[in-house]
Amino acid sequence: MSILIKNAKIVDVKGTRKGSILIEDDKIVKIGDIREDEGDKIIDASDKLVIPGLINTHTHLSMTLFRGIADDLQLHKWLENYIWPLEKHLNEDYCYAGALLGCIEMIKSGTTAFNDMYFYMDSVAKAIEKCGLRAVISHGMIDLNNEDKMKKEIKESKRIVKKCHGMADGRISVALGPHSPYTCSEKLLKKTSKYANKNNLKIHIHVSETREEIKTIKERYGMRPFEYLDDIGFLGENVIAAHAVWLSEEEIKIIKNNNVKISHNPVSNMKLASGISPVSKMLDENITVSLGTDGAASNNNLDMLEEMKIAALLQKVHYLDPTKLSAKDVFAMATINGAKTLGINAGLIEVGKKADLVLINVKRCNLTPFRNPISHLVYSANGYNVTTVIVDGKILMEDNVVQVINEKEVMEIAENASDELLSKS
Ligand SMILES: C[C@H]1O[C@@H](n2cnc3c(N)ncnc32)[C@H](O)[C@@H]1O
Ligand SMILES: [Zn+2]
Repeated sequence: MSILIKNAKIVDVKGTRKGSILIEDDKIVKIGDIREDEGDKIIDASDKLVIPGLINTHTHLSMTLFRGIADDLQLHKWLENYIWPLEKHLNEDYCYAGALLGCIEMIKSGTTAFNDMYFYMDSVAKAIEKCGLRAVISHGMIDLNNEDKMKKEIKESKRIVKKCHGMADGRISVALGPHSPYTCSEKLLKKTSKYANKNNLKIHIHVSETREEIKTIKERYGMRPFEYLDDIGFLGENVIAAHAVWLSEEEIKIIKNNNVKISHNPVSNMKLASGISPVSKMLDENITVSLGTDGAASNNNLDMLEEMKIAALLQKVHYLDPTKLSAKDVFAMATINGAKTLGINAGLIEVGKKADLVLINVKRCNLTPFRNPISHLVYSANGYNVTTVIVDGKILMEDNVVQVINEKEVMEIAENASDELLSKS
């Protein structure tokens, strides 16, 4: 079935143009003047922007179950005293429920692809398959320098690779997810890197989020985190490092020379008072920096439109320079840079790209008067402006109605799962 989106104002990081878009199967096949009879299904995009779906490059999707249960805490206290004790009680049903809820929240706020690191990832994959989104998923490995734990974590990662890589018509790919340099042994990191490179898989890891982490790694290895990861041969263009807040000049060079992809998580970094990543500086060095929300317990939503705005504002105030991180820069982070980071053929509206598209209703008071599309997207829009979402050429939401799953049912399942989980703590 082909879909014709007509009367569109097409906006991507390359610019704005009017026209129609023809989708066949999973791809954009034509853009411009297109006869109505070429489309089996017609979507009238008058008064709508059509943008590339937003790409969230750092999430822990099932943590929607933990939304709001441990606010106003520093990262390590938050993890050690609240989150990790709760995560001991997780199971595949809870992770499935939390992932379904997260998928709906992402569809409704214009995200079409994401990069998830968590647990029971085959259950998370089942939720993604059902909701129609695109994702790179990884089992979060934490071995705390324990040999038995290391073996178990690697075994689980390989199980998820075998079971889920390429699932859902190729919308799901699997990466390796060593949690961080402070929770993973050097042996686990080296084994992970070897396995990922041999199987052409990406690696997703938290690096240099807090000053405490820097101190821990310096004490343990006599180097800063990115220096240490470089020293053990872990870094490469397949590595996606989330946070990257506390960096030395030398480490920015290391990131650049190894073509490491950075996922910037401004809201999480601010909420946990971790710090401010030198994003403008990394972009000036042509490092690929994309955007992520982190989990819904350290944000606490998954709205990438909001994340874009806050990313732009944070750099401006950090450098006391309003020209830093323009609307266009941050729109690129959330679209084309995200696509590069996850290795997906999306992020731009061009013939041959995946049909991962979002319609934004500009006939709303918060986008009136309608002047500059990219400025409106970054500084004014929020999830409520999103009306229709298409991923892989399939309509997941049309005119604010989610097509793939019953939203009310999912909210109930997730609410109950969260109640049950919290009652076990
Ligand atoms: C996959 C693992 O990562 C943890 N996790 C969630 N948010 C963060 C963060 N900001 N920094 C480090 N770890 C985090 C999850 O709680 C889980 O234990
Ligand atoms: Zn995280």
